[in-house]
Amino acid sequence: MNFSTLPKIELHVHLDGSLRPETIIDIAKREGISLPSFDIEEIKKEITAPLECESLNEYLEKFAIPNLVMQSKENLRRITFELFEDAALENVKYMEVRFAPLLHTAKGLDVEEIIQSVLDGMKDAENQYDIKGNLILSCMRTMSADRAFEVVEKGKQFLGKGVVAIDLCASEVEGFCRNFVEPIALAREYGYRVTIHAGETGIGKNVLEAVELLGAERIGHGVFIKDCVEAYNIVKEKQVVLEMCPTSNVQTKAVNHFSEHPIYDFHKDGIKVTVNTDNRTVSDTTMANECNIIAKEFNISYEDYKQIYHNSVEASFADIETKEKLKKYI
Ligand SMILES: O=c1[nH]cnc2c1ncn2[C@H]1C[C@H](O)[C@@H](CO)O1
Ligand SMILES: [Zn+2]
Repeated sequence: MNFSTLPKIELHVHLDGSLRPETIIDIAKREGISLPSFDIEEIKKEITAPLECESLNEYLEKFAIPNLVMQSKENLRRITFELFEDAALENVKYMEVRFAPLLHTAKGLDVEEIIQSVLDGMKDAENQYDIKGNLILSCMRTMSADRAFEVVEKGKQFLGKGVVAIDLCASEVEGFCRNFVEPIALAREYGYRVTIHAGETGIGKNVLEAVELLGAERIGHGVFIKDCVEAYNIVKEKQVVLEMCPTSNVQTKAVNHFSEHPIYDFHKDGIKVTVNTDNRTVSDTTMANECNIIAKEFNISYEDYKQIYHNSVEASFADIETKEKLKKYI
């Protein structure tokens, strides 16, 4: 299978983990932002996690530099456009991009301006390429529930205009869902769809709680349902979709090697899995690369790929018309 030319769908990619290194240097030079180096290879090293990375927390350190240049409307618009452009050029037909608006307020932007700028960049790309997008607002679970309420409230006006869902991300501790029951319930009431990062760092029970307490329809990663029977069963019974990110999962040590990744066992057992990059730059990857890794490691057939593609279409937070169009590509 040639994954560069096959149509692809991406449901889990972070904006601040997917900047072109050239763009970081260009913006920093023009705006006098200090960087550890202005050499492209050095910057790449600073913002890319190696496969030998030790943990999710070490992986998350790579996001500090990109966020330095994501503090103005123009830059957010440009960076979003470039991510969609990169995806379109490798035949991604639909992509849901997530970002945490509260990380982009350091130079005075308000949350509404931030969301509008990302939407503008997405629309620019949709007008130029054969790609359609939607946005997911991520709340940092390292911040308080009040800050999550703020994102839910301020993002509400963009529902139906390109914003589709709410997410919780960042470092994962046991029981984190319990702190966010109220803001996520409010989000559901307003019409946000719900996807939650959970089960990425050894705690399968977080997936169970994300589904039971937060109403998660999709789970970011969910690798550790493999070690938690209740979480496994609820994901399977309710057909909760797993947004899996093979390279990222090796880097954060959710698995030690691609061959240990549970994606194919899950798939064969009837769990709905999807393949994603998580972060194109931090994980130094593309959708074609992630698909190739899985195909090679597990010898997957075209039928398997079609099933995964259709899982992504069905699980996407796109409207029916978009879903119908996506189904026809393959
Ligand atoms: O894989 C991840 N797990 C948890 N948090 C993550 C992951 N990738 C990125 N993030 C965090 C770091 C970013 O700054 C934030 C918003 O995109 O989301
Ligand atoms: Zn993620």
